[in-house]
Amino acid sequence: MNAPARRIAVLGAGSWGTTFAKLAADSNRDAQVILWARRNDVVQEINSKHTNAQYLGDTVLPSNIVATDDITAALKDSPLVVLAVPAQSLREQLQSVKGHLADDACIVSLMKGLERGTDLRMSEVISEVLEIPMDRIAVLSGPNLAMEIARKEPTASVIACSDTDRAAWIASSLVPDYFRPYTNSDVIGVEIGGIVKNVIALAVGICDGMGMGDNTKASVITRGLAETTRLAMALGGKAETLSGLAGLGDLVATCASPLSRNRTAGRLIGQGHAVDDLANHMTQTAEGTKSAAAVLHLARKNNVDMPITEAVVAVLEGTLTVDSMANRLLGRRLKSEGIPS
Ligand SMILES: NC(=O)c1ccc[n+]([C@@H]2O[C@H](COP(=O)([O-])OP(=O)(O)OC[C@H]3O[C@@H](n4cnc5c(N)ncnc54)[C@H](O)[C@@H]3O)[C@@H](O)[C@H]2O)c1
Ligand SMILES: O=P(O)(O)OC[C@H](O)CO
Repeated sequence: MNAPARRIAVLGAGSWGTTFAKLAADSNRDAQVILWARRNDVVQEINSKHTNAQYLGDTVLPSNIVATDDITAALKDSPLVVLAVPAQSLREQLQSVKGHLADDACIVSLMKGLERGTDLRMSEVISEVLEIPMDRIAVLSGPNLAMEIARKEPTASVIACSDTDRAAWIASSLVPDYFRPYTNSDVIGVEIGGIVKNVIALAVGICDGMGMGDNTKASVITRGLAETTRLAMALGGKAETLSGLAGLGDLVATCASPLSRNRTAGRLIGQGHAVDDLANHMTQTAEGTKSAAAVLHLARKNNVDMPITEAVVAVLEGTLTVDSMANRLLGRRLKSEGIPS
């Protein structure tokens, strides 16, 4: 296996991009981490004060992180390029990446969304736009709430790539003493786990906002995992991936944590806030609100039954009230428990 990466480019200086840059920089103080931000004031703040207060408060960033708003400079000579922008903006963002990648550079997606209009996973969008094979693209996913990792609270994650040597090389570059990356070759399962848990977290948040208790939320989480697993398997993913960190692990973290933007968005809806009004209460990305309709579309194309996702989409589109959601889910035909629909 090659030596760990000495230069890592991270594109996107929001909550997770900045935290990930910190994690990579903490992993090896001799490595240089180049963090690309859209806004010059964010670049100035990171380079002069070593903070990104809008997203990470007073967390101090290691001095081996250098920020830039020049994407070409960020990509130059970087064998590892990490993408952390909102899922629906990825395709546009990749236009400025195209043609500037170092030879044989490997791309890591941190994003947990499905593209609206195409129903493509982020790894598929990357491969299509950059015209690079899937074995150069990895996905990192797991129970990874950025703020907890920024505080160095221990967690584990999964790096999935069809090229297992590449996954192992990426993992070897991301080993600060508070983060343990596992490898997996099931890119589809890992990616679907991260995408759908956001939709299920919206449902759990809605239950929370309506004042429902833990039995309700545990039922939604458990059946949410069943429908996530059905979709992953229909697309070629493995059931066991969904019982791992990128499935059950991330679902539990997201549905349980007040730090989760998706759970928060659901809670606001459950409390009676209009979906259109969410942006006035939240500044960060809640991917589930944008991806849910694409998840449902993908499920229908593959004849996969996803009743919780269906109910969440109906609420988001205003065709189902939160008060009617329980009746919709509980009134379905009775069947045996299990993954198959
Ligand atoms: N925050 C977390 O805890 C966390 C953890 C794991 C995965 N993720 C995933 O990482 C991805 C990024 O999330 P985040 O938490 O960093 O979001 P964020 O809202 O904190 O930050 C998004 C960043 O993207 C930039 N951005 C916004 N619109 C853009 C556009 N059109 N083009 C380019 N850049 C744009 C913003 O300026 C910001 O720097 C999401 O898919 C999310 O699901 C987040
Ligand atoms: O804040 P959320 O809801 O986007 O969740 C963040 C991470 O995906 C948790 O692993």
